[in-house]
Amino acid sequence: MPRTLDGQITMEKTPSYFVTREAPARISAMSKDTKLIVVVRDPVTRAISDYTQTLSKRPDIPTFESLTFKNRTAGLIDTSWSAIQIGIYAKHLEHWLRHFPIRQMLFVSGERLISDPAGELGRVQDFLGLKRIITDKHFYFNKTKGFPCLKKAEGSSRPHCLGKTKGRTHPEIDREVVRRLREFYRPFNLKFYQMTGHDFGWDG
Ligand SMILES: Nc1ncnc2c1ncn2[C@@H]1O[C@H](COP(=O)(O)OS(=O)(=O)O)[C@@H](OP(=O)(O)O)[C@H]1O
Repeated sequence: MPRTLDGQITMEKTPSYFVTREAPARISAMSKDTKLIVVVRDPVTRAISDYTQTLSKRPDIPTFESLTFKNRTAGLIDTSWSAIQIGIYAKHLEHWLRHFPIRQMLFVSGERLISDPAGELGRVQDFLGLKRIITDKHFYFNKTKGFPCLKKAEGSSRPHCLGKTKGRTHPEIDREVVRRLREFYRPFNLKFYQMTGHDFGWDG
Protein backbone atom coordinates (compact mmCIF):
# COMPACT_ATOMS: atom_id res chain seq x y z
CA MET A 1 0.00 0.00 0.00
CA PRO A 2 1.65 3.33 -1.01
CA ARG A 3 2.03 6.12 1.55
CA THR A 4 -0.87 8.56 1.44
CA LEU A 5 0.15 12.22 1.17
CA ASP A 6 -1.91 15.16 2.38
CA GLY A 7 -4.88 15.69 0.11
CA GLN A 8 -4.76 12.12 -1.21
CA ILE A 9 -7.00 9.16 -0.54
CA THR A 10 -5.58 5.68 -1.05
CA MET A 11 -8.14 3.15 -2.23
CA GLU A 12 -7.84 -0.57 -2.58
CA LYS A 13 -10.42 -3.10 -3.68
CA THR A 14 -11.06 -6.78 -3.88
CA PRO A 15 -14.32 -8.69 -3.96
CA SER A 16 -13.03 -11.20 -1.39
CA TYR A 17 -12.29 -9.02 1.66
CA PHE A 18 -15.85 -8.86 2.91
CA VAL A 19 -16.06 -12.63 3.41
CA THR A 20 -12.47 -13.26 4.55
CA ARG A 21 -12.42 -14.06 8.30
CA GLU A 22 -8.94 -12.56 8.88
CA ALA A 23 -9.49 -9.34 6.89
CA PRO A 24 -11.23 -7.16 9.54
CA ALA A 25 -8.50 -7.65 12.20
CA ARG A 26 -5.70 -7.19 9.65
CA ILE A 27 -7.15 -4.00 8.19
CA SER A 28 -7.88 -2.59 11.63
CA ALA A 29 -4.28 -3.36 12.72
CA MET A 30 -3.01 -1.47 9.66
CA SER A 31 -5.27 1.55 10.23
CA LYS A 32 -8.30 1.58 12.46
CA ASP A 33 -9.58 4.72 10.70
CA THR A 34 -9.94 2.95 7.36
CA LYS A 35 -13.28 3.60 5.68
CA LEU A 36 -14.89 0.52 4.22
CA ILE A 37 -17.18 0.43 1.20
CA VAL A 38 -19.15 -2.70 0.41
CA VAL A 39 -21.23 -3.15 -2.73
CA VAL A 40 -24.11 -5.54 -2.08
CA ARG A 41 -26.84 -6.82 -4.35
CA ASP A 42 -29.77 -9.20 -3.92
CA PRO A 43 -27.99 -12.37 -2.70
CA VAL A 44 -30.06 -14.59 -5.02
CA THR A 45 -29.04 -12.62 -8.13
CA ARG A 46 -25.54 -12.45 -6.68
CA ALA A 47 -25.38 -16.26 -6.43
CA ILE A 48 -26.61 -16.64 -10.02
CA SER A 49 -24.09 -14.01 -11.20
CA ASP A 50 -21.30 -15.83 -9.34
CA TYR A 51 -22.36 -19.12 -10.95
CA THR A 52 -22.51 -17.46 -14.40
CA GLN A 53 -18.95 -16.22 -13.95
CA THR A 54 -17.67 -19.72 -13.02
CA LEU A 55 -19.68 -21.28 -15.86
CA SER A 56 -17.99 -18.96 -18.37
CA LYS A 57 -14.60 -20.36 -17.31
CA ARG A 58 -15.67 -23.99 -16.71
CA PRO A 59 -18.67 -24.85 -18.90
CA ASP A 60 -18.75 -28.45 -17.58
CA ILE A 61 -19.82 -27.62 -13.99
CA PRO A 62 -23.14 -29.03 -12.66
CA THR A 63 -26.32 -26.95 -12.95
CA PHE A 64 -27.04 -24.08 -10.54
CA GLU A 65 -30.04 -26.02 -9.26
CA SER A 66 -28.01 -29.10 -8.32
CA LEU A 67 -25.25 -27.07 -6.63
CA THR A 68 -27.82 -25.15 -4.56
CA PHE A 69 -29.03 -28.12 -2.55
CA LYS A 70 -27.39 -30.60 -0.20
CA ASN A 71 -30.65 -32.51 -0.46
CA ARG A 72 -33.15 -31.17 -2.98
CA THR A 73 -36.09 -33.32 -1.85
CA ALA A 74 -35.68 -32.09 1.71
CA GLY A 75 -35.09 -28.55 0.37
CA LEU A 76 -31.78 -28.41 2.26
CA ILE A 77 -29.61 -25.55 0.91
CA ASP A 78 -25.87 -26.13 0.60
CA THR A 79 -24.57 -23.16 2.61
CA SER A 80 -20.99 -24.35 2.10
CA TRP A 81 -21.23 -23.49 -1.62
CA SER A 82 -19.40 -20.15 -1.85
CA ALA A 83 -21.95 -18.67 -4.28
CA ILE A 84 -24.56 -19.06 -1.52
CA GLN A 85 -22.32 -18.47 1.49
CA ILE A 86 -21.12 -15.05 0.30
CA GLY A 87 -24.70 -13.71 0.17
CA ILE A 88 -25.27 -14.23 3.91
CA TYR A 89 -24.23 -10.61 4.41
CA ALA A 90 -25.38 -10.29 8.05
CA LYS A 91 -22.98 -13.06 9.12
CA HIS A 92 -20.00 -11.47 7.38
CA LEU A 93 -20.88 -8.04 8.73
CA GLU A 94 -20.86 -9.38 12.30
CA HIS A 95 -17.13 -10.09 11.94
CA TRP A 96 -16.42 -6.56 10.71
CA LEU A 97 -18.38 -4.97 13.53
CA ARG A 98 -16.03 -6.56 16.05
CA HIS A 99 -13.27 -4.34 14.61
CA PHE A 100 -14.97 -1.31 13.02
CA PRO A 101 -17.87 0.97 14.02
CA ILE A 102 -20.73 0.88 11.52
CA ARG A 103 -20.22 4.62 10.78
CA GLN A 104 -16.94 3.69 9.07
CA MET A 105 -18.80 1.44 6.64
CA LEU A 106 -20.82 2.36 3.58
CA PHE A 107 -23.08 -0.15 1.86
CA VAL A 108 -23.63 0.62 -1.78
CA SER A 109 -26.67 -0.89 -3.45
CA GLY A 110 -25.63 -2.89 -6.52
CA GLU A 111 -29.15 -2.40 -7.93
CA ARG A 112 -29.01 1.39 -7.54
CA LEU A 113 -25.52 1.46 -8.98
CA ILE A 114 -27.25 0.39 -12.21
CA SER A 115 -30.53 2.35 -11.95
CA ASP A 116 -28.99 5.56 -10.53
CA PRO A 117 -25.17 5.41 -10.71
CA ALA A 118 -24.71 9.14 -10.02
CA GLY A 119 -26.96 9.00 -6.94
CA GLU A 120 -25.09 6.03 -5.51
CA LEU A 121 -21.71 7.60 -6.29
CA GLY A 122 -22.99 10.77 -4.61
CA ARG A 123 -23.33 8.73 -1.41
CA VAL A 124 -19.79 7.39 -1.90
CA GLN A 125 -18.35 10.88 -2.41
CA ASP A 126 -20.16 12.21 0.68
CA PHE A 127 -18.94 9.25 2.75
CA LEU A 128 -15.35 9.94 1.68
CA GLY A 129 -15.73 13.65 2.44
CA LEU A 130 -15.23 14.57 -1.22
CA LYS A 131 -16.96 17.23 -3.25
CA ARG A 132 -19.66 15.78 -5.48
CA ILE A 133 -17.62 15.90 -8.70
CA ILE A 134 -19.18 12.85 -10.34
CA THR A 135 -22.78 13.57 -11.21
CA ASP A 136 -25.51 12.63 -13.68
CA LYS A 137 -23.62 14.50 -16.38
CA HIS A 138 -20.93 11.82 -16.41
CA PHE A 139 -23.22 8.92 -17.33
CA TYR A 140 -25.41 7.79 -20.19
CA PHE A 141 -27.43 4.61 -20.61
CA ASN A 142 -25.95 2.39 -23.31
CA LYS A 143 -28.82 0.40 -24.86
CA THR A 144 -26.54 -2.21 -26.46
CA LYS A 145 -24.72 -2.91 -23.20
CA GLY A 146 -27.93 -2.56 -21.19
CA PHE A 147 -26.05 -0.65 -18.47
CA PRO A 148 -24.96 2.88 -17.64
CA CYS A 149 -21.58 3.83 -19.08
CA LEU A 150 -19.25 6.79 -18.68
CA LYS A 151 -19.58 9.53 -21.29
CA LYS A 152 -15.82 10.00 -21.17
CA ALA A 153 -13.25 7.62 -19.76
CA GLU A 154 -10.50 9.14 -17.62
CA GLY A 155 -7.83 10.66 -19.85
CA SER A 156 -9.90 10.11 -22.99
CA SER A 157 -12.66 11.89 -24.83
CA ARG A 158 -14.41 8.61 -25.71
CA PRO A 159 -17.27 6.88 -23.89
CA HIS A 160 -16.44 3.89 -21.73
CA CYS A 161 -18.53 0.90 -20.66
CA LEU A 162 -17.40 -1.88 -18.34
CA GLY A 163 -15.98 -4.93 -20.15
CA LYS A 164 -17.64 -8.10 -21.43
CA THR A 165 -17.23 -9.91 -18.11
CA LYS A 166 -19.61 -7.43 -16.42
CA GLY A 167 -23.27 -7.74 -17.26
CA ARG A 168 -23.34 -11.25 -18.67
CA THR A 169 -26.69 -12.83 -19.45
CA HIS A 170 -27.66 -15.14 -16.59
CA PRO A 171 -29.02 -18.64 -17.26
CA GLU A 172 -32.72 -19.26 -16.58
CA ILE A 173 -33.02 -20.82 -13.11
CA ASP A 174 -35.89 -23.09 -12.00
CA ARG A 175 -38.48 -20.77 -10.35
CA GLU A 176 -39.00 -23.09 -7.43
CA VAL A 177 -35.26 -23.05 -6.66
CA VAL A 178 -35.24 -19.25 -6.81
CA ARG A 179 -38.27 -19.17 -4.49
CA ARG A 180 -36.56 -21.51 -2.01
CA LEU A 181 -33.40 -19.38 -2.08
CA ARG A 182 -35.43 -16.20 -1.47
CA GLU A 183 -37.00 -17.88 1.54
CA PHE A 184 -33.57 -18.97 2.76
CA TYR A 185 -32.03 -15.49 2.55
CA ARG A 186 -35.01 -13.56 3.92
CA PRO A 187 -34.10 -13.68 7.66
CA PHE A 188 -30.46 -12.89 6.91
CA ASN A 189 -31.48 -9.98 4.69
CA LEU A 190 -33.82 -8.58 7.35
CA LYS A 191 -30.99 -8.83 9.90
CA PHE A 192 -28.69 -7.06 7.46
CA TYR A 193 -31.22 -4.22 6.91
CA GLN A 194 -31.45 -3.85 10.69
CA MET A 195 -27.68 -3.80 11.18
CA THR A 196 -27.06 -1.27 8.41
CA GLY A 197 -30.23 0.78 8.97
CA HIS A 198 -30.95 0.46 5.25
CA ASP A 199 -33.67 -1.57 3.53
CA PHE A 200 -32.14 -2.73 0.24
CA GLY A 201 -35.54 -3.87 -1.00
CA TRP A 202 -34.64 -7.44 -1.88
CA ASP A 203 -37.60 -8.85 0.00
CA GLY A 204 -40.54 -7.16 -1.65
N1 LIG B 1 -22.41 0.04 -15.38
C1 LIG B 1 -22.32 -1.28 -15.30
N2 LIG B 1 -21.94 -2.01 -16.38
C2 LIG B 1 -21.86 -3.37 -16.29
N3 LIG B 1 -22.12 -4.07 -15.16
C3 LIG B 1 -22.51 -3.38 -14.08
C4 LIG B 1 -22.63 -1.97 -14.10
N4 LIG B 1 -23.03 -1.55 -12.87
C5 LIG B 1 -23.15 -2.65 -12.13
N5 LIG B 1 -22.85 -3.76 -12.85
C6 LIG B 1 -22.91 -5.11 -12.32
O1 LIG B 1 -21.58 -5.49 -11.95
C7 LIG B 1 -21.58 -6.91 -11.91
C8 LIG B 1 -20.17 -7.45 -12.02
O2 LIG B 1 -19.45 -7.01 -10.97
P1 LIG B 1 -18.71 -8.00 -9.98
O3 LIG B 1 -18.71 -7.40 -8.64
O4 LIG B 1 -19.26 -9.39 -10.13
O5 LIG B 1 -17.28 -7.97 -10.53
S1 LIG B 1 -16.04 -8.67 -9.92
O6 LIG B 1 -15.69 -9.68 -10.94
O7 LIG B 1 -16.38 -9.28 -8.66
O8 LIG B 1 -15.05 -7.61 -9.83
C9 LIG B 1 -22.42 -7.33 -13.08
O9 LIG B 1 -23.06 -8.52 -12.71
P2 LIG B 1 -23.63 -9.53 -13.83
O10 LIG B 1 -24.77 -8.80 -14.47
O11 LIG B 1 -24.07 -10.72 -13.07
O12 LIG B 1 -22.49 -9.80 -14.77
C10 LIG B 1 -23.40 -6.16 -13.30
O13 LIG B 1 -24.73 -6.47 -12.99
